[in-house]
Amino acid sequence: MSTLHPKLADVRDTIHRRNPGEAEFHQAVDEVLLSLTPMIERHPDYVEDSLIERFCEPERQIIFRVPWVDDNGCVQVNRGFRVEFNSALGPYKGGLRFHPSVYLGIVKFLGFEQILKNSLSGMPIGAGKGGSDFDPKGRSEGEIMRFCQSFMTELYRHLGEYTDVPAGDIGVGGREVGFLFGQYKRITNRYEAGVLTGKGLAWGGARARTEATGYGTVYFVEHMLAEQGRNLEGLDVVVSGAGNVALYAAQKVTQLGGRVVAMSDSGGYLVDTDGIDVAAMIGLKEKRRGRISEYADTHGGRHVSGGSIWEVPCTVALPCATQNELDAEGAHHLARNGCQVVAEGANMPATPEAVEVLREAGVAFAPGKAANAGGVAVSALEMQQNATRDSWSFDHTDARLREIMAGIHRTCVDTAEAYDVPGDLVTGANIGGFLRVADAMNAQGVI
Ligand SMILES: NC(=O)C1=CN([C@@H]2O[C@H](COP(=O)(O)OP(=O)(O)OC[C@H]3O[C@@H](n4cnc5c(N)ncnc54)[C@H](O)[C@@H]3O)[C@@H](O)[C@H]2O)C=CC1
Ligand SMILES: O=C(O)CCC(=O)C(=O)O
Repeated sequence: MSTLHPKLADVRDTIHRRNPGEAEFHQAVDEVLLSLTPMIERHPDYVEDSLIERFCEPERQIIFRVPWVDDNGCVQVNRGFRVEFNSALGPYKGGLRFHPSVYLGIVKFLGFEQILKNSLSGMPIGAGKGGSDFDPKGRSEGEIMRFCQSFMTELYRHLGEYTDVPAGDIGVGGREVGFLFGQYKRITNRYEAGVLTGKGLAWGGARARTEATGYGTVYFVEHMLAEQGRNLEGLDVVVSGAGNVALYAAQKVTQLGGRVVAMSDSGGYLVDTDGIDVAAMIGLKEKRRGRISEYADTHGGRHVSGGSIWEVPCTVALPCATQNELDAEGAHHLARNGCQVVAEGANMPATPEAVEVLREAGVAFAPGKAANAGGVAVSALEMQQNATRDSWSFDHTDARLREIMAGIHRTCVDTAEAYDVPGDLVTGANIGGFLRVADAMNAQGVI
């Protein structure tokens, strides 16, 4: 593994000093700077004009109050965020997360990863991310609607189809995007469909957007397996999480002949070595918003409260829940049990220590900014359809998604080879994503 280039070490120290207490943002930046080292050694011009400092500094950070009235008539106050990180390639683009853990450091790590991801997708989109420390768990539909309306009452002034285009993330799905879009429309008196993505199909949404992140991750895995001369047929797969990304990753795995042997939510994990019935799981989680533990009561398998899903033997592991959910111990379990491929469906779910354990054990590893880019890529296709007032078929959009994921995989593999680290998809993704943004920033002057 390379050591950090001295100029990049200076940048890292400045970022840590300027952004105290933002552990996740530091983690994301440290990983990228380390990966850029071989490129800076070959092209020192990329550290001129403080390009890397500018790359790591958001263009704009918006923090706002979100007051709303709960079902008991009490006023609640949450904090809202939107970090507009980089617009070199297009309007700021990236999701909104509603989860009690959200603070500036989380939004910045997500926005920073989004720059490289959106660049790798090849689409004309910049990068942003936002959210709130609002906890939707246990809240009524009315409370969620009032929260979304209040959130948009401040955020709307920063958005626009040519400015900033949010979408969903943890705790924000089709229902919340609907409430947000409705409020934007009321305030602006404009049917600006391209201002949000992940919309319902009847009102400007794109077919396959719901499935895109999970499907895209599995398409990426197909390419990783093809490099090893095989496919998913008959393989055991562990998928952590049971939200949008996890459910549709699991669906695609089963469609391609793999067996999903474990899934999880924040209450624990479910193991079924005969293969989880993914259609039933989608019904439970998406339609009934139930807990994963309820699946065992009706469909079999064993539910384990707490514990580590990474102890379940598998050949392929897809962490699809949240950041830092796969630590070194989990990675050791995976490697010891014969896991050969890990691809991140979530954003930064593997800790740096876990990635190192997998690397040393020879497990192929794909970072989220490459493997989960299918979601934002199809969001860009949704914007394209909105701009032309068109609506494509599922198959057409899915075919575009497949092509995009193949392109991202190729960029990562080729870039890793070009920088003498064949098979290192982390370096390939970071350098491959960085170059397109850096060249655009350079062409646009000191921005
Ligand atoms: N929805 C999308 O299109 C995209 C999502 N992602 C990432 O994928 C991951 C999952 O997002 P979604 O599926 O959209 O969210 P979601 O809200 O639909 O599902 C999140 C899942 O993770 C679990 N989870 C959340 N926090 C947890 C915690 N602290 N501990 C254990 N489990 C936890 C939840 O129980 C749920 O099963 C996130 O990292 C997100 O940033 C990445 C690219 C696109
Ligand atoms: O579709 C989008 O714009 C959001 C995707 C996202 O937030 C992500 O890629 O992490």
